[in-house]
Amino acid sequence: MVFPILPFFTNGKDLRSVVEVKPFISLSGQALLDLSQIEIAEAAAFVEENTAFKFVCGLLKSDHQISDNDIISFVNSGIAVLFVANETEATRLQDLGIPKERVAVDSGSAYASRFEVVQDFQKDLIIDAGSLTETQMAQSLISTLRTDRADKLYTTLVVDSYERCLGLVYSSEESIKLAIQKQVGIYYSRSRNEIWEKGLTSGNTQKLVNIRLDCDGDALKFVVVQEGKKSDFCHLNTASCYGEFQSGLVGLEQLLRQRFENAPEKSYTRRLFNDPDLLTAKIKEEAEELTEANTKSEISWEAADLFYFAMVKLVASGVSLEAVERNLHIKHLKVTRRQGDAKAKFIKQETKPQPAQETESSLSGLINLAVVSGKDKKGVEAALERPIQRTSEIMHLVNPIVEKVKSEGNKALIEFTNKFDGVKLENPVLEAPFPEEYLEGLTQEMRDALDLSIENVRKFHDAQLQKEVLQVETQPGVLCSRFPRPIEKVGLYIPGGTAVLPSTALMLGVPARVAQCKEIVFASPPRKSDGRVSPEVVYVAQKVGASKIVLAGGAQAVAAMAYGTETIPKVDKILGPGNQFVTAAKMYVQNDTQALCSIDMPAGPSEVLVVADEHADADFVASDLLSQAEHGIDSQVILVGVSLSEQKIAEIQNALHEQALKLPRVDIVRKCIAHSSAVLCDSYEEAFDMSNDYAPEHLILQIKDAADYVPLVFNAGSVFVGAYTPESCGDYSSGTNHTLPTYGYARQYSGVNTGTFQKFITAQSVTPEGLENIGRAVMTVAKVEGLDAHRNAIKIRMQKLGQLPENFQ
Ligand SMILES: NC(=O)c1ccc[n+]([C@@H]2O[C@H](COP(=O)([O-])OP(=O)(O)OC[C@H]3O[C@@H](n4cnc5c(N)ncnc54)[C@H](O)[C@@H]3O)[C@@H](O)[C@H]2O)c1
Ligand SMILES: N[C@H](CO)Cc1c[nH]c[nH+]1
Ligand SMILES: [Zn+2]
Repeated sequence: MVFPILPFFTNGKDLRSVVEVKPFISLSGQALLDLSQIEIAEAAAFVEENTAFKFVCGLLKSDHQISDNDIISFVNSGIAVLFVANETEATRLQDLGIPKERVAVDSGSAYASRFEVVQDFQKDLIIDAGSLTETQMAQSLISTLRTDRADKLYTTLVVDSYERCLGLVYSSEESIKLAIQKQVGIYYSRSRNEIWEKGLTSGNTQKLVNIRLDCDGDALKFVVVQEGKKSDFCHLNTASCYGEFQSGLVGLEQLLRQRFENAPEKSYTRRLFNDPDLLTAKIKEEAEELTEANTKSEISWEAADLFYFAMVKLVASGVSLEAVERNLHIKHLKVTRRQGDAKAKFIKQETKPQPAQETESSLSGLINLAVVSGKDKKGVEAALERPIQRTSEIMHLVNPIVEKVKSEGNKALIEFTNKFDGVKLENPVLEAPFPEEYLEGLTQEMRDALDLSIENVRKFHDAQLQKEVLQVETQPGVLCSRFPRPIEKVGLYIPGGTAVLPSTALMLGVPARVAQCKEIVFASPPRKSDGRVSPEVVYVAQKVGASKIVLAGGAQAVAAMAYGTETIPKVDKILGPGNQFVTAAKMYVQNDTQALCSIDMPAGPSEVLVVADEHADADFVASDLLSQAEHGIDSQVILVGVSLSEQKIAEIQNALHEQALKLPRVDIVRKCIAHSSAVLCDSYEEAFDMSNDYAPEHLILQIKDAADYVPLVFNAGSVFVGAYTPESCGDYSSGTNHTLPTYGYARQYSGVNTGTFQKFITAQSVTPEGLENIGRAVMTVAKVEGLDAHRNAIKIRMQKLGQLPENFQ
């Protein structure tokens, strides 16, 4: 039986202050939140911060309109049971996937809960937390208790916050009142026949955390935290009246806490506390060993090791085991929204997809985005996490490839092309002029399409070309200037793994040509069928004047261009998108001073974020999401909905599913959609904040008066404004560049532009007058830096010019 009073919290803003002012409320261990007045984030914070409230319920008032997604988000924030007005409401929740036992229906005088605590919560004992008093708490408890003992005392079991039994004591009505009032362990001593405040003489005091009753109301349970120096409960100086506790995880936590305070300097545990890199390595090592363990004894051995190091991390970070348990509890309370059920009425009958069988990634399930409420901060954070491998993991694979190509040149390149692309080559380089036969199969229609795209990209990038010398006279006689120069040799990577992308060839080749780079080298994986690259890529290479096409992809192609081989020139800069191997290799060579090679940016797996409102055309939105989803299984597409109705969401999901099923790359799409999401916001500002935070490669605005919102965009690779601006236009033909920063790097990088192929050199010219104007300042600053030669270079000149006396020091 739980505490008889259920405190009712009606105001989100006051949640924290009520608990602070009236800490005795938490002794009940339970709370009912009015979900019409409390935000999802406030509920989540309440559950997370107030660990004493083990059982948090939510009241759904029937006159309050609340969306399905918000209900799910509330439940996922840690609400154990939803109180509803009637069976219709209860059915709605069950249709959403909320288990029956987690819904308590109003029976007139009570809400009957059958989850975790089996209890009827009487309505007259649901009391506004703001007006609740200690006396009410104590009286309600006492009036519920019964005892058949002659001395009228109540048997009281005392446990710690891990529910480990500390001992058995007795309470009187008076001691109960005092314990609630002071929130400490106060009992009744039968030997002394008086009220007994635990620890007053021994110093081993107790903080009272929670009070519960047993099933028939004749025994109490006090959950306490021992606060004394030795934190012993028993008068025999042991942790409990039944002796010391067995070690276990709680024991280990206590031990490590003591070690954290006073472990000897040279001990291993101290080393672990002091060296986060060592601790990280150990956790990884033990995790790997656990995955490799096979027998029962191996598994338990390795799991124990992993728990040990994980516990060191917890203690070193000040995180308690209780907080971890709390997390497990919240995760246990999470529900997954039942796909399709709630929206069946919106799905067209003739194309109604089958409900998801197992998971979203299952081959027969709905191709639908997971829906998250924007108020569910943790949910949003998880939804916007990109599905990429950790740098350390991918580098682990890429480093040996790069090193081998660096040392063995073409031989290694040929080997890797055989291994990863299944093509055996004699010669990995195609030299210009490219043989006509390589253009075989190129239709006139294709030439025209490529020409149109090339011309638009040229126009837009030509307009960006900085030719002029910038000059500023900062002081009379001090002329500063800056002039552009093309980067001499550039290596352009054209992806070819899951799709051949001649469009990328032109997006890179055209601005390189516009900027007048002296040597343009292409690299692209050869096709399995004939070991060549596609005629479209060769056509573009010819048009932009590329000198060579390296017939290789992945990290090996990047390495070949960064370090050079017998027949491949070492380039100064590598540009172009690619999968995670390509991107990691680019980042690797950029950091290797031996390569002396820069890169454009990390341009990895394609991604798009579509902001859509109720005016958006569901088919358009779905088509844009799919156009990036089909790039690869590591792509991510995000829909940010602004005040979308349930019907619009259903239309978009339905369109997504229908269109996806007709795509030849449906399997890739399905996997991409499985880690993509729709986040629902209440305002445009919220949507743009979220988008700026995510910093998408492509941002599509399918909202009313879209152009008016462009000023709110701060982080994005390229923006597509309005219903008739699909992202595909930018991918191929409008004129903007499609090589854009991904992984959130749009925060600090621009997409490829003409300037990416240029560098800027500054120059200055100082006359005697100019030297007189700035010379003394230079000398003063050089002096404070202790760099006398710098100072002398001025002094000598100024003295010769008679601007300083001969004896000037
Ligand atoms: N951000 C942008 O501007 C932009 C533009 C166009 C394309 N893209 C992205 O570029 C990517 C292209 O990827 P892709 O895979 O189709 O082609 P890719 O050419 O980038 O990669 C293919 C190469 O990867 C290597 N590889 C594959 N598996 C490997 C493994 N297990 N170990 C080592 N190397 C391996 C192979 O050498 C292969 O040649 C897509 O993710 C697409 O979304 C991004
Ligand atoms: N959308 C890709 C950039 O992320 C570029 C591309 C090429 N072809 C089709 N799309
Ligand atoms: Zn694309």
